[in-house]
Amino acid sequence: MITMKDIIKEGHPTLRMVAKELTLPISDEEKQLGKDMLQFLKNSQDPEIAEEYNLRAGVGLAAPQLDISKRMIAVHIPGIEEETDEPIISTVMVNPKIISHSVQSACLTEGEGCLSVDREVPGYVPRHSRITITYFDLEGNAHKMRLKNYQAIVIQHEIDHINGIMFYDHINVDQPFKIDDDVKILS
Ligand SMILES: Cc1nc(NNC(=O)[C@H](CC2CCCC2)CN(O)CO)c(F)c(N2CCN3CCOC[C@@H]3C2)n1
Ligand code: NI
Repeated sequence: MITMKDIIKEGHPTLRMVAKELTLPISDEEKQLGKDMLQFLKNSQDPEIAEEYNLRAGVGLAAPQLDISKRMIAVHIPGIEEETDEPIISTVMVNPKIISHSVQSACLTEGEGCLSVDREVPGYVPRHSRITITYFDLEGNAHKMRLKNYQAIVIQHEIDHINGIMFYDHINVDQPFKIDDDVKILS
């Protein structure tokens, strides 16, 4: 089971590396890693389990954060309507790639945080508001997905990690909350 002690923190060189593509078909070990990453996100969103194991809540996780420099990410974004309980997106992406994106940018009202960053870094993190990605799932099936707004932001944060980019790299140093007026602020 993945817990916070497995997550490396800023300053660790692996977080600044460009991770390697996985060779398909992925190994059983790599498949298990993906499953463990997704399970961590589910556990971190369960109040009892998160409390029990002292997990910080997460909706995304990238393999480099576990000191594994491979292009694999997991995302688990729950549905808004509690009764449906269907997550909006819950999957592991192998070799994810942004193949196109909107000109328009968007950012989260509350800025961003990171499980590998044990401090608040205030400021808007401008990202593409819409992206089209391709990726392989753990069974090796190819996927193409269009994402917008919140989901697009989460995926971009994770893909940044496999490229050695941290969310605060995007924050305007002089004026952290300055953004162009055509940037959509998502609440
Ligand atoms: C936005 C948010 N970021 C949370 N944490 N940070 C993360 O996920 C980091 C990645 C996110 C930071 C901004 C974009 C991607 C992890 N990152 O470092 C991986 O690279 C949350 F936990 C969270 N939610 C909303 C949904 N809620 C459902 C019920 O359970 C609690 C959960 C809390 N929303
Ligand atoms: Ni992060």
